[in-house]
Amino acid sequence: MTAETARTPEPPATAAHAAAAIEVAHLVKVYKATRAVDDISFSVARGSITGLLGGNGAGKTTTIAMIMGLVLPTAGRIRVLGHDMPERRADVLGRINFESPYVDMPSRLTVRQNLRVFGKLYDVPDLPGRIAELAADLDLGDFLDRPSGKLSAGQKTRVALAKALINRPELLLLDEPTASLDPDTADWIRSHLETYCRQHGASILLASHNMLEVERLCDRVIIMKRGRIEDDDAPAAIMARYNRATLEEVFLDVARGRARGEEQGDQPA
Ligand SMILES: Nc1ncnc2c1ncn2[C@@H]1O[C@H](COP(=O)(O)OP(=O)(O)OP(=O)(O)O)[C@@H](O)[C@H]1O
Repeated sequence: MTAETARTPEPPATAAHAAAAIEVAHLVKVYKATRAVDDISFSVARGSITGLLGGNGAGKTTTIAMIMGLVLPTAGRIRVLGHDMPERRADVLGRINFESPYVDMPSRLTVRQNLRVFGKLYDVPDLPGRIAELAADLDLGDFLDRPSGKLSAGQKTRVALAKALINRPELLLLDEPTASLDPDTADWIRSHLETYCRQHGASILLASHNMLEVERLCDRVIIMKRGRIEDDDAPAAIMARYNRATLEEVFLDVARGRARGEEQGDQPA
């Protein structure tokens, strides 16, 4: 029997499967004593930008790592672009990408060399042309031939975004993409992400602690707390439910255990 025939067959894709960029059902991750992700279910529609909010340790990074197939779930099911993960990782990886400012590139390689390495991994056609296109789009020209380790935080973020877009992904998973950036650069990165999604019909799942960023970018917000989903809706609907004017206030309500619509001074429910 070949490896191909030994695989468990996937169930046929339904219309919902075809439409969703990500589908997660009853996902659990237990690390020894910690239930990092505790039975969560959600889906991300194609073309949508969905924010994943939650305090430190809420389970956002673990969720993203499981969606990428980097961390094995303890239980539950994940489908990405219609394929089961991690079983069908090989069918999916070329069509998705990831960015986090906490993941460094090899620092001695120049920006161009790094982009070449990642482009080759994804088998990008006309790689020099794609690198030139990204360098123009993301304004990398001044430092394309400088070692990646010698760049400022803002420059590194632009390079990380170029790396994340090199294969023109249909789905981008972003872990705090604008952390440690000045407001102007962060705003510039957000605009670029919005334009990319609009032009390519791509989807984004974005973990962030920046509520203004989420309010501006996301058409949908999933709020996590201690591994569970507390709320999942459009930002305006969530703010209305909590009777708050900003997502920041909603975040504080959730973090401090205040019920929806309670006053700031009220005791936790
Ligand atoms: N490799 C690991 N081994 C053991 N525990 C882990 C591991 N990775 C994460 N955890 C734990 O799982 C929980 C969820 O962590 P996770 O990094 O997913 O949260 P997060 O929402 O991304 O937090 P932050 O906003 O601080 O980045 C935390 O309690 C964390 O300590």
